[in-house]
Amino acid sequence: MIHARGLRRSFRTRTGTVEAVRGVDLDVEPGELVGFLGPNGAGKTTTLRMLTTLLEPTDGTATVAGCDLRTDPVGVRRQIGYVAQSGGSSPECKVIEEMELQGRFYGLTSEQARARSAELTARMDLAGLDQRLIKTLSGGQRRRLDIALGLVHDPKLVFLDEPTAALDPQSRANLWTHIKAMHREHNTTVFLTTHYLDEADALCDRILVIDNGKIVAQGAPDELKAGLAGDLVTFSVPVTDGARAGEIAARLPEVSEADVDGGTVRFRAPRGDVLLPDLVRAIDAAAIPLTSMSVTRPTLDDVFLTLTGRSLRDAEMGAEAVGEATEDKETADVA
Ligand SMILES: Nc1ncnc2c1ncn2[C@@H]1O[C@H](COP(=O)(O)OP(=O)(O)OP(=O)(O)O)[C@@H](O)[C@H]1O
Repeated sequence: MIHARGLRRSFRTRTGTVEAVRGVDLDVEPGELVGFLGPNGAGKTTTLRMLTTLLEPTDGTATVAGCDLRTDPVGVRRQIGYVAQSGGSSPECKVIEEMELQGRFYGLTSEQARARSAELTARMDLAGLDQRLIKTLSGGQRRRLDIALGLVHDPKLVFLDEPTAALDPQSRANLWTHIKAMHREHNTTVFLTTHYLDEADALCDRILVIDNGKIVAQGAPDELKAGLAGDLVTFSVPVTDGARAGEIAARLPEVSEADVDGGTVRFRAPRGDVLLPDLVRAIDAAAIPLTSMSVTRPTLDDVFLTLTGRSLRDAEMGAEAVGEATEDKETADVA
C-alpha cells in the first residue's frame, strides 16, 4: 500500500539547512494499522506530507496506493484520505454542509453525498449533530468530524496526523475505538503519526520509530519490547531457598541477567509470561514454596531509550524547548 525508498526532505531556514527527513524506507501492507512514532521534530509530519503529495521530496521514490508519488500525484490523492493535525473543517459551517460539500468535492451527486454523510456521521457517533455549527463541537467531536471528512470518498488508505493531540484522555480513548472500528470493519489501511507511546501501543499492529529524520526501529509493539532485554520476571521464595531458586531460574531457556537478593529472584526473558509455567513446575519439583511472582513488560519508552540513549518524554520536552527558542518554520522550502 505504501512503499518508499530513500525519502529525503530538507528546508532552508535563516540559520541554515534543516534535514527534516534523511532517507526513509518504509513498507505498509494493505489492511495494516501502522503508527509512526517519534518525538516532536523527528520528521513525522514532513514524511506524511511527502507521502500525501503535499510536499515534494528532495530525494527518493515512493508508491502510495499503487500510484507513483512523483509521476502520478493526482492518482495518489484520489486513492487516499488525509486528516491533518489541524483538521480541515470550517468553524462557521454546519456539520451537514461540510460533509456534503466534501462529498460533492469528490464528485458525488447531491443524493450520494447526503447518503454518505448520513452513513459517516452515524459511524463516527456524530448523528444528531448535523445542524450544529462546527465551532460549537467539542474537541473530540471535531476530530471525529475531521476523520469522517477524510473518509467521504471511501479511501482504502487513510493518513492521520496526530489524531488525538490535545484531546482529554476520555476523548482519546473514544477516538481510538473509532479508528480501530474503521480499520477492522472496513479493512481501511491506516498510517498515523503520534508521539504518544500509549497510543502506539494500544492502537497499532506495527510501529515505525523515527528519530532525527531516520527510522530507528520497526515491528509490532510486543516485538519491539521483546527485542530489548525482554520481560522482567520477579519471584519470591523463603530466603534459605533463594540461591537454589536462582540457579533453577538461570537454567531455563533464554533467561538472562538472573540475580538473587535474599529470597527475591529476578531475571530477564523474551516472553516472561510464556516462561512462567515452566518456572513454576521447576520450582515446584525442587519442593521450594513460591510466595509471589510477577512479570513486567518493558514499555515503548524503554525501546526508545535503548535506541536513542534518551527517553521519548525527555526528547519531547527538549524539542519543545528548542522549538520555542528557534521558531523558524516555513522560511523557505528547498525542493
Ligand atoms: N517548512 C519548514 N521550514 C523549516 N523547517 C521545517 C519545516 N517543516 C519542518 N521543519 C523542521 O523539520 C524537522 C521535522 O519537523 P516535523 O514537523 O516533520 O516533525 P514531527 O516529527 O512531525 O514533529 P511534531 O510531533 O512536533 O509534529 C523539525 O526540525 C522542523 O523544525
